[in-house]
Amino acid sequence: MIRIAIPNKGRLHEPTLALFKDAGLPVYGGGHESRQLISKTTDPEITFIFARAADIPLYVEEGTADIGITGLDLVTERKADVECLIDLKYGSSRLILAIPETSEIQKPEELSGKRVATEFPEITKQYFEFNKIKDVEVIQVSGACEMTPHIGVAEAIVDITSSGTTMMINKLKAIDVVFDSKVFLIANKKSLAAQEKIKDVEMALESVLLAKTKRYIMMNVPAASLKDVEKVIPGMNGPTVMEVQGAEPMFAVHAVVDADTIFAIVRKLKILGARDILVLPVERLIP
Ligand SMILES: Nc1ncnc2c1ncn2[C@@H]1O[C@H](COP(=O)(O)OP(=O)(O)OP(=O)(O)O)[C@@H](O)[C@H]1O
Ligand SMILES: O=P(O)(O)OC[C@H]1O[C@H](OP(=O)(O)OP(=O)(O)O)[C@H](O)[C@@H]1O
Ligand SMILES: [Mg+2]
Repeated sequence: MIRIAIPNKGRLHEPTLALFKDAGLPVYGGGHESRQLISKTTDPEITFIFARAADIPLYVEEGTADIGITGLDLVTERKADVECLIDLKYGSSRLILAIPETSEIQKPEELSGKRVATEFPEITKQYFEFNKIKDVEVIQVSGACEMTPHIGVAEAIVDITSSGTTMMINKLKAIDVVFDSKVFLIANKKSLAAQEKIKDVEMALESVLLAKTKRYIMMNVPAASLKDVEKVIPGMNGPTVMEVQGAEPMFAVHAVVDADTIFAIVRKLKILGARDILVLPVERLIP
């Protein structure tokens, strides 16, 4: 039996539910709207528990949850001793050191003796220590951080940015990147060694992530073009080629190819004589 901690709301909630659905482990009910705290899935040995993204590092470190999904910024801020298993490729963000556009400060070193407001005091202190910038007063706030330099609370902030819109609207400019954050599947160290089921979940999630980078391509190819077409689509172990029973000598060619090559490949195939080309998404791919 394993417990998986997933964000109950916020930016990571929806993409996490979508990922588990695609992996064949749909979360039945739950989420902040239903106020449900625990949820089941297709596998009776797996339970989901809903928690704030910021608390998940702690729950996984303590073993309340065996595995969980959250951002590396929150793992680092909580100094959680957990295993980071898979980069899930959504919810990336950066912690930025920023000052008002009108500020006279130009470089991080000039913040010595000044105040910096943040939701991430630990990472912020580590940053100034690492860069040997002394006497910076770190002020912890729990949201709306961008406002603090404009109301005299601090001279600078360290805050999350992804699209950059909030920084722009609040007339702030970045002077350094403090932390590059990605969303990870994290695991309790003891659970990882003891629970085989974690490997199954890891494989299921990895298969979804890999599938997103691939496309399944199918086409009919006249016999005379087959050799040339095979060169264009190598596939994972070479394309699958099947003879088509028809009036003219024809083959059906199927292959799994990298998604970012599709645009170029389709055009080449058409020029080489391929017909009836179909491109399909791949749901899961287990190499
Ligand atoms: N634009 C963003 N703003 C905030 N967090 C983001 C953003 N993009 C990615 N994240 C990541 O999401 C995690 C924060 O999740 P959380 O649920 O606290 O977000 P939230 O949407 O800001 O929630 P809340 O509405 O309670 O502030 C962090 O790991 C953070 O790096
Ligand atoms: O670069 P952007 O795409 O604009 O996103 C960044 C903003 O989003 C987050 O705030 P949130 O909406 O979570 O409010 P909060 O500060 O109250 O947590 C974060 O603290 C920034 O303010
Ligand atoms: Mg927030």
